[in-house]
Amino acid sequence: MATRTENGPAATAEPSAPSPLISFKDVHQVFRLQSAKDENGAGGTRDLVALQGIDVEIHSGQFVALVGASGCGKTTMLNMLAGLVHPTSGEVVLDGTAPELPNMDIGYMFARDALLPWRTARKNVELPLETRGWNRRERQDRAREMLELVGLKGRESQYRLQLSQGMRQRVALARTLAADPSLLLMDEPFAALDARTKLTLQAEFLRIWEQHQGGDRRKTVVFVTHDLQEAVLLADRVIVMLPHPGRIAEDRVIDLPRPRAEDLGEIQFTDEFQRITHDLFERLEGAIGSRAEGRAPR
Ligand SMILES: Nc1ncnc2c1ncn2[C@@H]1O[C@H](COP(=O)(O)OP(=O)(O)OP(=O)(O)O)[C@@H](O)[C@H]1O
Repeated sequence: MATRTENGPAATAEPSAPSPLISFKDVHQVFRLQSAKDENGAGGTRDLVALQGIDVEIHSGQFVALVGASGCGKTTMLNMLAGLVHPTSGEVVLDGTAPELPNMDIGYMFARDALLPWRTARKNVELPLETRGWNRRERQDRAREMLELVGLKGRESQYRLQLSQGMRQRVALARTLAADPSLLLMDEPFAALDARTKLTLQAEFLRIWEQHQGGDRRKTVVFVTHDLQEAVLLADRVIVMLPHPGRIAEDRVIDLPRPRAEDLGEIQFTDEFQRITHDLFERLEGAIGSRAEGRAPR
């Protein structure tokens, strides 16, 4: 619906599209590396193009997976959002500004649990709450609540060495979620787990995330994985990347219905899931093939 303004021209009264929470605008990242010394002892440098011309917009509440082979720049993109790496050129915008450290509204989870071995499970979960100034009682209550949420009730007093890899990742998940950050950066959080434990944790994480999505506490997720099937299973959108230089080969909306958490085991065997993953594999193969032949990817 158009309305007239005081100065004449019609202005649209349609609500404008919300601006994205995250924008990568023509982002390039070049790392300068020391090259090996020659027989005269002279060393030089060479440039490694980790990211080339990345243009991506992510809206609040989206679950986006970055998938691709080792070295295609997935972690570098997460690090840019966390304010740990600044682009060589181009611009990264998070909630209207350039990302900076520290950002208390971000939860960052890694492939290996990275638990502090001298702290109990509960004290590990309390860590982000300490940095945010929660008092002791609040921290303890919240940590217990989070450990229960990830199925670790009764394990609060155990140390890293007493926990299986799956339990450690549960503690790490509880720690990532404890302060209720609105942006989750997840770097292959389930990659180190066996297939069964991986599926269980994927389902538990998705259950927690999908429960939040109905209300005003929608969490945005940027999820890095090597595993295309995991990406399709969990995400609303899959961005497939290619290495050397790191760039985007495909950006695909995944329209599998939600909630998915209860049905993850079955979804993998549906025709729809197989069709999407097969199609993405083909596109990826096509992009790799055309690159090898010196052509631009489709
Ligand atoms: N701080 C750094 N200094 C130099 N090179 C770096 C740095 N960080 C990353 N790189 C290089 O940039 C490229 C992209 O790295 P990045 O870790 O982002 O890739 P990735 O897709 O996450 O890989 P993986 O799946 O193996 O974790 C790699 O070749 C890596 O060696």
